Amino acid sequence: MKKHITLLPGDGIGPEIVAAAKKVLDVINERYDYEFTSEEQDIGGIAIDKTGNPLPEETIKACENSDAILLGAVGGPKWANQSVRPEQGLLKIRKHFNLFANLRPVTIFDALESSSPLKKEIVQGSDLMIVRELTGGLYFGQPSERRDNGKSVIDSLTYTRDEIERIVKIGFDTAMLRDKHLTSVDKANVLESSRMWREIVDEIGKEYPEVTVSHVLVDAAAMKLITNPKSFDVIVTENLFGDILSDEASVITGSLGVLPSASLNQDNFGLYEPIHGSAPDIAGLGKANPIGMILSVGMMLKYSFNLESEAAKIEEAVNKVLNDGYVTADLMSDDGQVLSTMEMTDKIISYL
Ligand SMILES: NC(=O)C1=CN([C@@H]2O[C@H](COP(=O)(O)OP(=O)(O)OC[C@H]3O[C@@H](n4cnc5c(N)ncnc54)[C@H](O)[C@@H]3O)[C@@H](O)[C@H]2O)C=CC1
Ligand SMILES: CC(C)CC(=O)C(=O)O
Ligand SMILES: [Mg+2]
Repeated sequence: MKKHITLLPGDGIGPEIVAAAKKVLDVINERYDYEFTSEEQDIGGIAIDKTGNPLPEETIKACENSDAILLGAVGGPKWANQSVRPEQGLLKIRKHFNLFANLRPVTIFDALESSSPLKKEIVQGSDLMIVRELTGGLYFGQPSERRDNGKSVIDSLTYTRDEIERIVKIGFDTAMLRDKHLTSVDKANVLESSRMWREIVDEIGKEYPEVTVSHVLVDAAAMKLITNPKSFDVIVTENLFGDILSDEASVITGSLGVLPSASLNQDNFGLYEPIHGSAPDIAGLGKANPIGMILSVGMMLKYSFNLESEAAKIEEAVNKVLNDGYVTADLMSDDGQVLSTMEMTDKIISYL
């Protein structure tokens, strides 16, 4: 199998973890006789510094000519107060490729049950999937601007029926492949968009009689996620709520650094990235946990290339490394051996 992948390292720890992903891809090439070629392109702050544009045309063209995209992270304090920001590059690439379905699996590795600050009996056996709408809602609302000489400001939240329907269907389809329980998270007690979301979930639910559906308000969902994570199977929710809830859910697994994601369009073209940001506080120190990025490579193999067993091998390798007591600095561990980003990557590769 021949595939070409565009690597978008981005900013902060992005280049360190994408280097880890590249190493894993090279090893998969050698061991499984695939031909995964790759090229690096700029996005985010580094692209602004070079071209003034967080998503240069050259990057878009390279991605269009690829079979999949792997992204590290964008952003950082250097660009935080500029009018052009790195995060705009990320939003634009999501919109450009219509990557509306963001899958964020939250699976706890056995060895990390005591890395979570939550009680072991709460997190043990947690396994849920957040299906987040990724190309609509507040992050893309127009208008979004300061008004009246800075005396007021507006951000807008809009969704079309079609946008809600397609992500809700992905939520149901995902639940059908799992434990057949879908929790739709909204704020229907306040927001009209959430009331329409709820109606659509109920309408589409009629086509999936085997799936049980719960509607939970986002504030209560945030509480339940860390008091009873095992009550969730699949969560489907809009862009902003999914962003916040998925970072919160990472607490269950022991670190924000271990969660991967897939952002897919209707043709299963995908961009794969860990759910965390550019972690400027640890950038360049070799402390970044590469597991979220490496598991994102696994999601690419599964969702874009249908290589399920190779994807499973990556997960198994991560599991074994953790079981043998190797960790990175972000993972709380009483007796684990703390490895750098590249040491952890090499260890995972050695178990592949
Ligand atoms: N997909 C992306 O590119 C995203 C970019 N961002 C951007 O990243 C920048 C920093 O944002 P923050 O709020 O600090 O969130 P962050 O996710 O970058 O970091 C939050 C905390 O988690 C830690 N952390 C994150 N990933 C880690 C890893 N792999 N290993 C070990 N520790 C890790 C960081 O050191 C930090 O203490 C901002 O500019 C933000 O806009 C934020 C989220 C997503
Ligand atoms: C940086 C934002 C555009 C998005 C974000 O935080 C995320 O997708 O997790
Ligand atoms: Mg986020």
